Amino acid sequence: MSEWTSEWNNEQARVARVTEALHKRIAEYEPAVGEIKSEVVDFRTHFWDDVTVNLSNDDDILETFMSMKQQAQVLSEREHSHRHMLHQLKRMKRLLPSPYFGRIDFQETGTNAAEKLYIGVASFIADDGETFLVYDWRTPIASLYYDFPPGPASFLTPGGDITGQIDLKRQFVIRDAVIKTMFDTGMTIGDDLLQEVLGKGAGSQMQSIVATIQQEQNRIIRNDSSRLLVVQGAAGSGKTSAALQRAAYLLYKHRERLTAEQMVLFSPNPMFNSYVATVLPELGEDNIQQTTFQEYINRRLAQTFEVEDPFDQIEYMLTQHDDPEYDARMAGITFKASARYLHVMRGYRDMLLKDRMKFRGIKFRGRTLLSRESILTQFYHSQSSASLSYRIDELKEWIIIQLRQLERAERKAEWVKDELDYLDQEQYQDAYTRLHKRQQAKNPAFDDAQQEEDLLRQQIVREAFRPIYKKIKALRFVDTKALYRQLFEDNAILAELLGGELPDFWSQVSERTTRLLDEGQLACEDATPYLYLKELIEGFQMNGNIRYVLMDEAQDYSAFQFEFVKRLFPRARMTVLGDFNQAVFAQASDLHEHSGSPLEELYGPDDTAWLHLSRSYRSTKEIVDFTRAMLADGDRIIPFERSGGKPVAVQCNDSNQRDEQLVNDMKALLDEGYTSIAVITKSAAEAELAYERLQPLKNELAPLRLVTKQTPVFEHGLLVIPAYLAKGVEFDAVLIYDASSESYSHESERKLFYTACTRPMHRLRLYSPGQKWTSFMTKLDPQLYEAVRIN
Ligand SMILES: Nc1ncnc2c1ncn2[C@@H]1O[C@H](COP(=O)(O)OP(=O)(O)OP(=O)(O)O)[C@@H](O)[C@H]1O
Repeated sequence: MSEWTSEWNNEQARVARVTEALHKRIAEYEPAVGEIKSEVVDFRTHFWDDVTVNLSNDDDILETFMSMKQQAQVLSEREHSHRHMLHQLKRMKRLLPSPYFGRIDFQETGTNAAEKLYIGVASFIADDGETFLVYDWRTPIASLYYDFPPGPASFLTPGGDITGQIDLKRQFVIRDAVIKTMFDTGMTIGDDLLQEVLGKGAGSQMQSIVATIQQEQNRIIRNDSSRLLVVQGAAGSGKTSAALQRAAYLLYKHRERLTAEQMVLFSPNPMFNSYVATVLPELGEDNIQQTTFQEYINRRLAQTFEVEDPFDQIEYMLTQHDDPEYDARMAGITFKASARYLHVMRGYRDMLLKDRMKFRGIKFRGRTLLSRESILTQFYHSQSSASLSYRIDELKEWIIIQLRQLERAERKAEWVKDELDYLDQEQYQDAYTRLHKRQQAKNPAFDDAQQEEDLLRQQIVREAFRPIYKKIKALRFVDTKALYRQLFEDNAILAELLGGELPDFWSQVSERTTRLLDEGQLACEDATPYLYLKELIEGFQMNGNIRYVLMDEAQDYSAFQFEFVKRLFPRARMTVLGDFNQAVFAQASDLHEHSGSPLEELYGPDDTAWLHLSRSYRSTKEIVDFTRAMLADGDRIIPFERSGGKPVAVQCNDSNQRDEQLVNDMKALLDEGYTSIAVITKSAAEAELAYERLQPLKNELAPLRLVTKQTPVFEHGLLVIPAYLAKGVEFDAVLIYDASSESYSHESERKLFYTACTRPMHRLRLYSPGQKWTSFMTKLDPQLYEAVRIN
C-alpha cells in the first residue's frame, strides 16, 4: 500500500470516527431536547399552579410577586437551554454529511509537537469536553488555514499574536461521510478545489465559499477594526460572497451580543435578495435583514410624491438619447448625486437658520387660523443658535399653544351651535351620558343645562381640531416641498452656496425640477436629497438597533445615500463593497481610495479601511481576458486560471436570423448540460421585445422567462433580463442579444456592457443583427474572441 493510500485510509477512518461521535451525540441530544421541550410546554401550562396568589396585604403581594418572578426565571432558563441545545443539535446535523473541509498541522513556537486541526462549518468537541474534533472556521486559530501556506504562520487572539509553523495543509471534499477528494497543498488554499467548485454550474442561489476563502477575501471577512470598510473588487472577485461570510463571521465572533436582526444588507433589487438568501442558513446562521434603498425611500416619500425608481431612471438614460432634455437631465443627475450638492444642502440648512424658511399657514373650515407670515415671524423672532430641528420643535410647541387658544375661542362659533343641533339622538345621548358621568364624579350636583352645552361644544371643537394637531405634530406646517423648490427657483441661493458658478445646464435642470415638483412627482435623483433636506430640518430618523450595515453593489450609491445610511444607523459599522467599473447608474461613487473621497469624509480617514480584491473567480480565463480588455485599468484584474472557450461574436444578416441562431445556440448549450442561460439585453424595453420575438421560436425548449424590476425571486433556467438587473448575479452562459454599435454606441454605456459580459461562468456569446459591432469590441485585440459569420 502506498504511503498516500495509507494516509487516505487513516483520514477516512478519522472521518468515520467523527461521524460516529456525531451520531452518538445526536442520539443523546435528541431525546434531551424533546424532554426539555415538553418540560417547557408543561411549565407554561402549569405556570400558575406553583404560584401562590394572595393580594390581601403588602407582604402577601410581595410574596406573590416573588413567587411569580421565580417561576418566570425557571421558565426562561429552560427555554434558553432548549434553544441552545436545539442550536447545537442543528449544528451537529449539518456537520454529519461533511464534518470538515480542511486540516492543518500547526506547531506553536515553544512546543515540541504539531497539533492537527480540522476545520469545518461548526466546532465539535469530543466527550472529554476539551478536544476539538472540528474547529469552527471562524475561530481565531482557523484563520491560519486561510492566511498561510505551509511554513511560518501566526494568528491573532484576544491575548495577542500566536506564532508557529504549519507543517501540513490538507483539503478535503467529504460527501456523506466519505472522502471524495483529498490533497495536500503548498499554497494558501489549493487551486484544485477552487477549480472543482468553479467548474460546476451556476445555481439559482449563491453558495457559501467557506472551504475555499482566499487570503485577500479573509482580510475582508475578519476585519473588525474600522468603522467603515470599503472594498473595491473586480467583477466576480467574491465581494458578495465575502460580505455574507463576513456576516456569518461577525455573528460568531460577537455571538454573546449580536443577533442577525442587528445586521442589514442593502441589495440592488429584491430579486438579488432571494439570490443570496440561502448562504447564511447554509452556514448555520439566521438570515440577516435585507432591503433595498428604494424600499426605504418609498416608505418615506410615496405618500407625498409619485417617486421615480432607479430602474425607470436608467431606462430613460439608456433609451431616450433623442430627448431634447437629455443632456440637461444627465447633468442634473450628476450634480444632484455629488458631494458638492451634499455640501450645498448643509449650507442651505445654515442659511435657513437666519432666513428664507417656508411654512404653510394653518387653515380651518376655509379660514386661516395662523398665517404662514405669523409662523415665519415667530420662527425668526428668536435668534437662538440652536439647531434647525430644535427650533422647529420649539415652533411646534408655540403653534400648539396658539391653537389651544384658538380652539377655546372657536367654541362660541356659529357652526358649533349648528353641529349641536344636528347631533342625532344617539350621538347626543352618548355624549350626554359620558359627560354626565365624568361631571358627576367631580360634582355630584351636576345638572346644569348651560354647563352641559359648554361641555358638548368643547367636545365638538376638540374633535374638529384633532386632525390639525395631528398634522402639526407631524410637522406638516414646514413646507419642505417649497424649500426644496426654492433651491431651484432662486438662483442667488445656489450661487451663494456654491460660491460662484452654477452647475451646467442649470436653467433647464431647475425648470425641470420645479415642474415635476409642481406635478407631484419626484425624480429619482431628487429623492434622497429631498429626504435629506427634510431630515436636516425636522431631525433625523434613526435606527439604533442595527450594528452592522453591509452595502453590496455600492458603486451605484451616491454620496447622499452613503451619508443617509450613516445617519439612519448611528450605531452601526458599515461595509461597502462594489466595483467602479460596473457603475451603471448615473449617481455612482468611486470606491477607490483617494483623498477627498466622500466615503472618507463619512467617518474620517482614521476610521476608514480600504481593501482591494483583484482576482476574479466567476468567469473562465478567456472571458476575463476579453472583458478586462474593455477597461482602462483592466490589467489590474487577475483571472483565475480556469479554461473554457473564447467568447464568440456571432454576426448575422438581420434580426430574424439572429433570433433563430440564438435559439439554436440555447439548445446546444442545454445539450452541453448548462442549465442557467441568460439572454442579456441593454434595456427593459429591449428585453420585452426579445422575449416576444424569442418566445414563439423556442418551442420544445424549457420555459423562457422575462425578468423585470418586479420579479421577486431569482430562478435559473432560460431568462431574458436587462443588463442592469443582472448586476450581482451569475449564469452558466450569457448571450448578449445585441452587441452592435446600434445598441451600444455611447461611451457612458461601457460599464453596462462590461457588467453584462462579466455575468457568465462558462460561456459568453455576443450577437449582432447585421450591424457593425460596438466599438467596445472592435477596439479589442481580435484574438480575444472568436468571430463567426452566419450566412
Ligand atoms: N474563494 C472562493 N471560493 C470559491 N468560489 C468563489 C470564491 N470567491 C468567489 N467565488 C465564486 O465566484 C463567483 C463570484 O462571486 P461573487 O458574486 O461574490 O463576486 P462579486 O465580486 O460580488 O461579483 P460581481 O461584482 O461581478 O457581482 C461566485 O460563483 C462565487 O461563488
